[in-house]
Amino acid sequence: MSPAGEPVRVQAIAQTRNSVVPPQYVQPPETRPAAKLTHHHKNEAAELSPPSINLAGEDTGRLKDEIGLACRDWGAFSVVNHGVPMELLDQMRRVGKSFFEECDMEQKLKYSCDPNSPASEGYGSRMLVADNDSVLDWRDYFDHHTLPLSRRNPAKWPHYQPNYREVVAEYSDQMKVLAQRLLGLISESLGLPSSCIEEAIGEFCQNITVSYYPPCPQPDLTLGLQSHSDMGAITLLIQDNVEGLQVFKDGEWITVRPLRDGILVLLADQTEIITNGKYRSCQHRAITNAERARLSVATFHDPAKTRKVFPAFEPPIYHEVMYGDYVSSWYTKGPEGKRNIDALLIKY
Ligand SMILES: O=C(O)CCC(=O)C(=O)O
Ligand SMILES: [Fe+2]
Repeated sequence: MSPAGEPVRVQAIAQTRNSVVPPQYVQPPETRPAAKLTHHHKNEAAELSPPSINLAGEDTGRLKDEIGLACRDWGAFSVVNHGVPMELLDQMRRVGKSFFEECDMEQKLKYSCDPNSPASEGYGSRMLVADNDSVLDWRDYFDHHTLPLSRRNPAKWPHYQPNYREVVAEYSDQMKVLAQRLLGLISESLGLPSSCIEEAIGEFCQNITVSYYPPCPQPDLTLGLQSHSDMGAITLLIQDNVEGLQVFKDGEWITVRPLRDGILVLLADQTEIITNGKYRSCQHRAITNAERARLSVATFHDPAKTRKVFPAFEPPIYHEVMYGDYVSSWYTKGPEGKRNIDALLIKY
């Protein structure tokens, strides 16, 4: 912490051009990007990426089959022809990047989040509250509270770019529509009524996090974002053209190829609970590189804090959980891969 109580921004560290990262950012050997995990042949995995699914096709039977397979195998897939204008995806990336790259630190700090309260809105660097992070992520972010509309206050979003607030609001609305459609298809792919998962979640609580990963002098020792699965129901993610997102599949970390017109869908923990583990949430992380900054925009769709979530199938393999309790324990213990959802498994 600096004297003002502000955590140090990763971008400010990167700008010092030191050739070593501060010790708090050094991962233990077992979580470093190149840590050997299994005996698979490396090249096998390099060819793989979560499937890309065309949402415009006429054949809804085929669409549901493809989605079902992707959810079962990966807990993740990309969608194309999703109905969101490519220009809006580009604008969202552009305004997000301009905040980090065109504003000076003083301008950015005017929008600082509260470092003592998890997931507070604004500009931040730490996912967990101070003292709780064992190793720090090589990432700065801006978190926007976007839905329901009662949580949306564009005055809390940067005003330096003339259309920033309009772009985020429009992007939020379009992501909600897409998330609803996808949850419908995902429900149907399991033989459930189309509204099943959405009704189990209730009204969406949506947050949009723009993550900015400055170039890192020691990418082999650091992570942009530690291994985790998202807590809510479904995450829709876009990235710029710099690789860095990895998903964990069959004991391997697999890099997700960036697609300019694609939107990556990540199943999150509440969907795993509702589907009773038929579909598992996607474990993922971000790695860094020494040359180029990287940007991603993740749109999270979560239940309200007071919502009770439980499996839609018998016998349940997860305990019912009040979503707010799930979030608190996630922030208290840290993600460490999927340990939080594993803790809900019923031991028969
Ligand atoms: O930067 C990325 O691609 C991943 C971001 C992410 O996983 C998150 O914000 O939860
Ligand atoms: Fe995530």
